[in-house]
Amino acid sequence: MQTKTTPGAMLKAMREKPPLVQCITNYVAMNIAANVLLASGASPAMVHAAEEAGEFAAIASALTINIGTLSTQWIDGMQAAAKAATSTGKPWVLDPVAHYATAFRRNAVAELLALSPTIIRGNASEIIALAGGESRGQGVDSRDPVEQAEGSARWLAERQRAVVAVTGAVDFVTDGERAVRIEGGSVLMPQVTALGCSLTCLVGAFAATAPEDIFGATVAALSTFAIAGEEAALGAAGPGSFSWRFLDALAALDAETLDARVRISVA
Ligand SMILES: Nc1ncnc2c1ncn2[C@@H]1O[C@H](COP(=O)(O)OP(=O)(O)O)[C@@H](O)[C@H]1O
Ligand SMILES: Cc1ncsc1CCOP(=O)(O)O
Ligand SMILES: [Mg+2]
Repeated sequence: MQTKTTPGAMLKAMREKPPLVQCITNYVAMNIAANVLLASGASPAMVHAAEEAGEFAAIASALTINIGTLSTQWIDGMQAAAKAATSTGKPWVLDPVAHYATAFRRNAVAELLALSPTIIRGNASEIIALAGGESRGQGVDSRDPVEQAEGSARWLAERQRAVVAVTGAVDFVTDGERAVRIEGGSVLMPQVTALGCSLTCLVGAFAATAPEDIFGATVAALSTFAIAGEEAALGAAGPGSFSWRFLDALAALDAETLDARVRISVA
């Protein structure tokens, strides 16, 4: 069996056997997230209806759930899919977009957390609020530095027995015992809508590739974004050209370049 010990090795393994990833994501993110997965080498499927979400989760290799544009019908689909993923042994990722904003979102996220996500990926404001802290987030946008969310992430990871990824200028990943920081990316990334949502879907793709190493898979997905983001920013005039350059950079990124350039440090 091939060893998948580095982000580059995981990227290579994903491309050799593209995983089917069921993405229950929001209307804003659907197109860019699907393109991010295709450019990276995975197969996305945006399937959210309550009538089929559970059945689909049983055939997908991983599931991602994002509450960005929520409705009661969507919640039914999310819960059916999360239950099916868990019962068939598939990893699933929760992206709690702006869960602090309304009671409807808070309740939906509390119910999803009770279904034991394998990984939780959010921005700093979302992770601080998930741990019961005072977050300064505005709608879907973070207003808190990642460093401020590190303690919350460690607490949440232990409580949920999940890997928690906090993204921002320097990303942070923990499983409650281990923790790392990942440098890279670009200030243009939060200027392009739904890149965080797309990253959540990519975390699902890596988790499908390396279900035996969920922590490593999460780090690999964030590392891929960090290096592709840096590369895309080099020639970008602003968020518009960054957006298409980012897809090209993901597709062009190879395992060796990723491993040579990634900057991961133990936290
Ligand atoms: N200031 C920044 N500098 C570099 N990369 C960033 C910055 N802010 C966000 N990113 C990157 O953008 C991606 C999306 O993260 P983020 O903006 O935190 O998510 P969300 O869109 O959910 O708020 C991640 O890869 C993250 O590392
Ligand atoms: C703008 C917006 N509104 C509801 S979901 C969404 C997209 C949020 O994307 P991200 O969390 O990646 O910034
Ligand atoms: Mg987000």
